[in-house]
Amino acid sequence: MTAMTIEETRHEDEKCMADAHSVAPQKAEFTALENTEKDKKLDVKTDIEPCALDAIPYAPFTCAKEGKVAEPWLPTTLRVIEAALVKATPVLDRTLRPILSLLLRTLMPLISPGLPGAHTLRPLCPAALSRTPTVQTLLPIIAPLLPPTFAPSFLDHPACKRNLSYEALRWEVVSRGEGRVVDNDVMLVDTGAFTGRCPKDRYVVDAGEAHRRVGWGEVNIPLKEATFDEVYAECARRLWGLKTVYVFDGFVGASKSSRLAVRVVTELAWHHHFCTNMFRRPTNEELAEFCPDITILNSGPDGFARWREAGLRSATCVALDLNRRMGVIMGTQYSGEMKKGAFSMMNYLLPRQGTMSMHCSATVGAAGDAAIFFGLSGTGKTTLSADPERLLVGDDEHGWDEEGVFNLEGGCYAKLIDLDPLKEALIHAAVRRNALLENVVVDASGMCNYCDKSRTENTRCSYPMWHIPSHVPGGCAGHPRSVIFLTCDAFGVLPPVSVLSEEQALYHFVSGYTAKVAGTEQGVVQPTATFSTCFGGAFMTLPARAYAELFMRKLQRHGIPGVYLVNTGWTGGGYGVGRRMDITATRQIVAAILDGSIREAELTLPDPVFQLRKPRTLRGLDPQVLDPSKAWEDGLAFHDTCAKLCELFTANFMNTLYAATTQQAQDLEMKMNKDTLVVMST
Ligand SMILES: Nc1ncnc2c1ncn2[C@@H]1O[C@H](COP(=O)(O)OP(=O)(O)OP(=O)(O)O)[C@@H](O)[C@H]1O
Ligand SMILES: O=C([O-])CC(=O)C(=O)O
Repeated sequence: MTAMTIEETRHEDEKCMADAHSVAPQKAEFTALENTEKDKKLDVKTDIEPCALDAIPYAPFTCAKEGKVAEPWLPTTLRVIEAALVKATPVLDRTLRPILSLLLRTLMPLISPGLPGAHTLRPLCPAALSRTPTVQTLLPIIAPLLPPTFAPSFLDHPACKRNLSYEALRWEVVSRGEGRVVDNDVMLVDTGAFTGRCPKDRYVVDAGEAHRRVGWGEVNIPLKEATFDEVYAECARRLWGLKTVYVFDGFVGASKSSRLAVRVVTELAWHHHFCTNMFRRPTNEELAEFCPDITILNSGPDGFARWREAGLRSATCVALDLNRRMGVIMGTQYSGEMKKGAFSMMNYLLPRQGTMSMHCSATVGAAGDAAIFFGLSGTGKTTLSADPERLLVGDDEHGWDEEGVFNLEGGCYAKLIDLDPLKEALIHAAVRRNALLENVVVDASGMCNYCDKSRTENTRCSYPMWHIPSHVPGGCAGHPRSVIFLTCDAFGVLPPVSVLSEEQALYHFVSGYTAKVAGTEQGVVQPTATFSTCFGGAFMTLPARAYAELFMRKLQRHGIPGVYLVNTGWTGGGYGVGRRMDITATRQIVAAILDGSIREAELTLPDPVFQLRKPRTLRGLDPQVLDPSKAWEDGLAFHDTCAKLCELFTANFMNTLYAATTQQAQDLEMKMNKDTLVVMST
C-alpha cells in the first residue's frame, strides 16, 4: 500500500467523476424489460428460490439490453389517439385524467401482442412508445397515471438531468436557491423540518418473500404492498410533473461480484449532489449500459397526502419494497434516508449470499491489516476511521465476503458538531469544494460555526472518498484483524476499552448497547440509552440472528485475534454529569488495538457486573483513565448505575432476543446472558 497506490485510486475515482462529467444529461435508449440479467447474477449465489425472483411482479424504471424496438410500428389508431390527446393536453384536468388512464390501460394490452418486438416487452411499454415525439410531449401527463407495469423510465422525462458533474451541480443548487456556497467554497443546504432520520415513519412492504424473511417490529414496520404502490405512484406523479428531475445512477458496493446498481430519482438538485458524493460513481462505460437493480424515488419536502386513509402515522413516508427492490421517500429532505434506504436493501440481500453486511467503518494499515469499527450513529465510526496512520476503506457501511471487507459507499457522511481542526484534521480538511454541508450555522461572512447547535446537533457533511487523501484503492481490503465495537455509553460506566471473549463478542453484537446521540433521529434531543442490535438495528432488515450467525462464522473462520468494546461515550458520570470521553484518549486506545500492543497488556479480572476485562495499562495512557470507577467522584452512584445498566442489558435480552425463539435457542441465549452478565446483588 504505497503512496503511489493511493494516488492511483484517487485517479481511478476521479476518472469515474471525469467520465460522469463528460456525460451530458441524456436519454438512453431503453426498453422496458426489467432487470432480469442482474437478477440472474444475484441468483447464482443466493438461496432465493428461482420462482421467487421470477415472481417479482415488476421493477419499473429499468431497462434491457436486448429488445430494441424499431420506431415506426405504432398503429394508425394509436397515432390518431395520440394526436387527439396532444390537442387535448391543455384542457386535461384532474377529472379527465382517470379517463385517460383507463383508456391507456385498456388499449395497450390489446394492441401489444401483434407488435414487432413485443415479445421483449411487458405487454406494451411506454418506454418504447416514448421515443415518438408526440408521446414525448404526453409522457409527463401519462406516466403518473400508468400502472407500474407500464411505467416508463425517468430517463424519458423531458427534462431529466442525469449524473451531473460537480460544476453543473453547483450551478443547479445555487440557481434554484436550494443552497449557497460558504466558507472554503463548500455548498451549504438546509434540510428543512427534518434534520435526522424518521424511524417511526420507516416501512417495509410485508408481502411475498419479505413476509417470511424480515425481522418485523418497530424498526421494520410492516406496510401493505398496495399502500406502497399508492405512495410510490404518488411520488412518481410528483416527480413526473416537475420541470426538472434529477436521476443519479451508480452502485452500492465496491465488490464487483455483489454490487447493485442503484438509481435515485430526486426532486432536489442537492439530493443529487448528496448521491454523487455518497454512492459509488459509475464510469462512462458503466453508465452507458446502466440497468438499475434498486430504484429509489425521493420527492423531498412534500409528504404523502392520503396518509390518514392509508393508515400511516404521518405524511412522511420512507418505505422499502425489498421484493421488488424499490424505495420511496416522501415528506423529508434529510438525505441520510437515501443512503440508509440502499443500505437496508443490501442488509436484506447480502447475507443471503453468505456476505456479512455491517454498520461499521473500516481502515487498513501499511501491513494490509484491516480493522472494522461497528457503531450506531454518532459513536465515532467516521471520526476514528479518519486516521492519518492508516488508509480509509469506508466510514459507515461495509460488506464482508470471502475476499475480505469492502465499502458499500463512495463517500463519507461526517457529523460536524464541535468539529475540532486539531483533533479531527482529516475531516476538517475534507470539508472543501464539492463537499455538501447540511444545517451548519454560518455567520454573516459565511464562516462555519461548528459549535452552534441552534439548528441541530446533527450537522453533517458528505464528501466523496477522495477528500480523504489516504483512502484505499477500490474500497476493498482483506479480512479484518481487529474488530472494534464502539459504544457511546450515556451512563458513563463502561470501561474505555474492554477485551471481549468470543461469547462476549457475540453477546454484545446482538445486544448493541449504545446511546442514540442527539439529533440523528427526529425527537432524540439528548443521548438516550438504547440497544441497537448489530450496532445498526435501525437498518437491519433480517432478524438479528441472521447477522449474528454470519458474524460468528466469520470470526471463527478467519481466526480474528481480538474483539474490543470501546466506550466513546461518557465518563465520570452519565450524560449531564460526566463528560464525553476524550477523543485523543480514544485514539490512543484504538492505536493500541491496531498495533496489537493491547494483546500484550495484563488484563484485570472480570468486573463483577458486566464480566468485562480491561487492560491495566496501555502505552501512553494514564492507567486511571482505563478504570471507569476511578473517574466517578461518588463510588456508590457508580455501582448503582452499573446495576441499573445491567438490568437494562438483561431486560433487552429477555424482551427482544430471548422472546419468540425456539426452546433450544432460548437455552443457548440464557446461557450466554448468564455467562456474560452477572446481575449484581446488593
Ligand atoms: N471519544 C470520542 N471518540 C469518537 N468520537 C467522539 C469522541 N468524543 C466526541 N466525539 C464526537 O462524536 C461524534 C462522532 O461522530 P461520527 O460521525 O464519527 O460518528 P459515526 O459513528 O460515524 O456516526 P454516523 O453513522 O451517524 O455517521 C463526532 O462529532 C466526534 O467529534
Ligand atoms: O447515515 C449516516 O451516517 C447517519 C446514520 O448512521 C444514521 O442516520 O443513523
